[in-house]
Amino acid sequence: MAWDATGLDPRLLRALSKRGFEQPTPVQGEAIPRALEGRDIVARARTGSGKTLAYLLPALHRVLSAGKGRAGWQALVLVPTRELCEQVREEAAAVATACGGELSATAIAGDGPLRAAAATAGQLVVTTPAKAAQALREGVLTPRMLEERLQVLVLDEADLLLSYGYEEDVAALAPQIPRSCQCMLMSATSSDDVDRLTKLVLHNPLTLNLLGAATSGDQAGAAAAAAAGGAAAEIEHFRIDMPPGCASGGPAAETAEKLLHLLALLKLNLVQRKVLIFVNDAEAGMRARLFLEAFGVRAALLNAELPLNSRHHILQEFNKGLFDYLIATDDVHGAAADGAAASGGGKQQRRKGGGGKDKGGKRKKDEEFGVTRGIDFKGVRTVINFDMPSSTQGYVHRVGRTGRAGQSGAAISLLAPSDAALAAELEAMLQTSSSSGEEGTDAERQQAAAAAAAAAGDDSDSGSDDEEGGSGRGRGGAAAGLQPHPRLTKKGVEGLRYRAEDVARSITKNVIKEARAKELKNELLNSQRLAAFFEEHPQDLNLLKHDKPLAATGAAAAAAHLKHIPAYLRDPTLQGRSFVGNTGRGVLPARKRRKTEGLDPVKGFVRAPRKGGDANEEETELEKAAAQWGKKHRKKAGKAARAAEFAPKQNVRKNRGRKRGVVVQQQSFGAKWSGGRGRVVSRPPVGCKPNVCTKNGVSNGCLTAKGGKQYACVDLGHGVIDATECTDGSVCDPEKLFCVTQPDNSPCAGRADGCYHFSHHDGMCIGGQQSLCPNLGPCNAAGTACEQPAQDNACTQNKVTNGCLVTPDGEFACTTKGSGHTQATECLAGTTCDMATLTCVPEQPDDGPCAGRADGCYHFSHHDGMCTGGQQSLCPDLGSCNADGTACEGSEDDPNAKCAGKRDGCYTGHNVTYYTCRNGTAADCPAGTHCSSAALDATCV
Ligand SMILES: Nc1ncnc2c1ncn2[C@@H]1O[C@H](COP(=O)(O)OP(=O)(O)OP(=O)(O)O)[C@@H](O)[C@H]1O
Repeated sequence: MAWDATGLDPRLLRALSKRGFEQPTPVQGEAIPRALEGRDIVARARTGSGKTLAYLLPALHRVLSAGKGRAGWQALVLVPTRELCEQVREEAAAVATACGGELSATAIAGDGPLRAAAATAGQLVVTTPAKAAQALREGVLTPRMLEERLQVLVLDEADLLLSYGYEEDVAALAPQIPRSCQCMLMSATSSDDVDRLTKLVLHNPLTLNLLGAATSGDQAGAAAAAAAGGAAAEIEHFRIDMPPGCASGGPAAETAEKLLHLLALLKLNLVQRKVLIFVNDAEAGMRARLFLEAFGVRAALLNAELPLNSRHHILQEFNKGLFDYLIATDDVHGAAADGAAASGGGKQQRRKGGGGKDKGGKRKKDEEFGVTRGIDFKGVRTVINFDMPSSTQGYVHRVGRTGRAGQSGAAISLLAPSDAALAAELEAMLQTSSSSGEEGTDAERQQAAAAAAAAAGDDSDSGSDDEEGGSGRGRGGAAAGLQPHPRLTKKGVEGLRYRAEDVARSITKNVIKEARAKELKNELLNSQRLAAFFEEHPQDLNLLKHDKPLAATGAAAAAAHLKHIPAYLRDPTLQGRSFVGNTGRGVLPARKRRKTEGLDPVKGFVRAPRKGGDANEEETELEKAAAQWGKKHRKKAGKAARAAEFAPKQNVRKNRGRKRGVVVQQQSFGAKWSGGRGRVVSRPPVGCKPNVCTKNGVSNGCLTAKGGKQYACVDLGHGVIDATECTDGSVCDPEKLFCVTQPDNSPCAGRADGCYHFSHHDGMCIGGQQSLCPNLGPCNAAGTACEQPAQDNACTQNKVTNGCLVTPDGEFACTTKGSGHTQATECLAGTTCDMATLTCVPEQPDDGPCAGRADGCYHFSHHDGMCTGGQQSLCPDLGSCNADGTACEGSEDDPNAKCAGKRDGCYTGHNVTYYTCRNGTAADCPAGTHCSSAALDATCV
């Protein structure tokens, strides 16, 4: 179906074409025409199938049809979480903006004053049921208002609304909904909750069931999927069973096994990036992060502990492709709700477990925060369930973060023995849905699961010992259901076991606790104090990166040698194209391959027996492999052996008689290393002559010039110097003594066509995002670089070098600065940068909290309020932040309005008003004053 055939207002059609949505998805194709007829609609469609536009477009159409005479809110969208409020608002705002500014959307989600928010709201309001019910209680919404204004009501993510504990709220609202109001209900799963909600709110609805549309190959589905992303959307479901024996070791052993398998998947490039890893609590998330970090795999965390700003920011960065691995904690409510759903608990139970109110009836803080459910993570190719959700419904929502908008994806579940029951349910669900195209109701699923569990019998462990078939092989052999992971072999996993277990052991509860505190502190700092600073200093945004290393010491700190998996530890069958599914980023880039190929496996290892152990007992596969390698490469092995001579004496003594060049034990495994066996050798290290490193006593990451080139000299201990520390195109800076990125190493080297390079990225087309291809054609197929320059155009003529893009409409693109900030400097006068589309759009009437204020109030593009994080410096001229931290108190007649007209840098203190010196310059200081210091918060004196 084409958009034209949906009957939508031409303004909306134009907006869709501007946004590049060529065809409706199946759910849009089915739901929109019927909704335009005015009927109540229940639509069930798989995750990522475009349900949001399926209801937004008819809702906006209806508002547009009502004409300008009807101002204020007319359509109400209820979603379960604050994050979703913002996401849906952004989607609506993107369409509304492209429509020409007649429409606007507002999210009412924070703790701010409801009355003011409702009074200034746009035509479409997105909120949670709790907020709507509160508005009713407080008289902000009255039955009369609803009768007069409300034209459309939408219950989005309906399967989650009740499990998040909103039943009472919806029940309070339902009787007040006018008969003339059109109601729509959207859901990604079918459940009894959805049926209950339908009966509660909708009148004689038309039910559209498209749960099987994207995979059933029906024409509409295929066409839309093709329009949305090429191939029909498919999610492949894989399982990796932990060895049954690990159950006897308790949760710690299970976790260690899962970490090992996770490492194997990521480190051996067996999964396609981007990767979203789900854990069940924040501690597990931090453990996984520290563990991966120790092996040089940098991941960011997303959980409900983090400040809202940070979460929003992390999401934006991940969506833009600024990092590849995100460890998300399925929020408490989701987990609790799953639990309630899984246990078949009644409504009251759910209310308590999943999102109830406290005794006073006040919703608990963070009640409506959902970190992942329903969130439109862009471009996720793999979801890994490190911990399993507690229900099939939870699974559907989690894996639905991949395979979105017509893309394909893979879901991999690490199954501990204790997950057997859920695994059987999942098998049943997936089999049912593949045969019928639907997931069935709760009862049907439970029945099928019981049958599957009985059929599975005792063979739950059959795959784990399979030599070549990979963990989990032999399980779930049917075409549908959870398949064993085809690329992960036992050999591949075992090659990493020793290192992984060592590191896993070193990540103790205390280490995690400290890292969590540090992370929280970083994020609070990021989200509050530095927000304004970084707005002005994008080059320093590196400091805000969410996947920065956390562990400073111990095994959790990334030791250089752990970052590389030597060839002899890899399973040779895993070479080449590695991840399951599509081509692209899973294969190690050629530059990195060159670096690792042929590396001396002895590097990073030293003669040293395991504490208290017999030296010969250490003669492992690794030793044999390395000894063989040593024969072939005598020269290098001899060098390594010389290095071994610098090993601590007692170790050398114990190893007397052993073959030279034999690798005995990796020397630098954090806890062991700092536990006393290892010590930094004071003699001049082998490999580097006495130099600036030794002179300065720098033992780690020290750099020196060698043969004109610069190297990082990392002291791996025992006199072994590793000069390969500077990776990813960076080189050593001999003055700063660390690796720095040089423009010459970037893909822009030698190009004078506006190509530019992010400090922390290799390419311009980050995540295939074409707006990062200034003046150049589109991104190349791999999404790593821009194609040849397009012909001369407005960008080249104007010599705009950054983020400039000429569209058929003659618009300029604005570019992101990598932290959720947009740069509107490429936009022509009178236009501003639109976050969602990254294009310059006509400046909108400000619908922010500063709208209509001429008192110096200003509004960050990416923040809802002036008092971001309660930061008073964002309150120019106005008193302090209000109690909610969302807006500035005070008014236009503030007697201390010395900052009036000063948009930046003006700071109102508790009792005084003075100017700050941004970036140590006195630009914002009044004439005749200068900065007191170079500090961020210096004052003009
Ligand atoms: N017609 C279309 N063509 C191409 N992409 C589309 C189209 N409609 C929506 N999309 C994109 O598909 C992605 C998923 O859409 P959306 O978030 O609405 O899915 P959903 O069904 O609501 O998922 P979930 O159930 O997980 O919330 C979004 O990035 C959206 O921009």
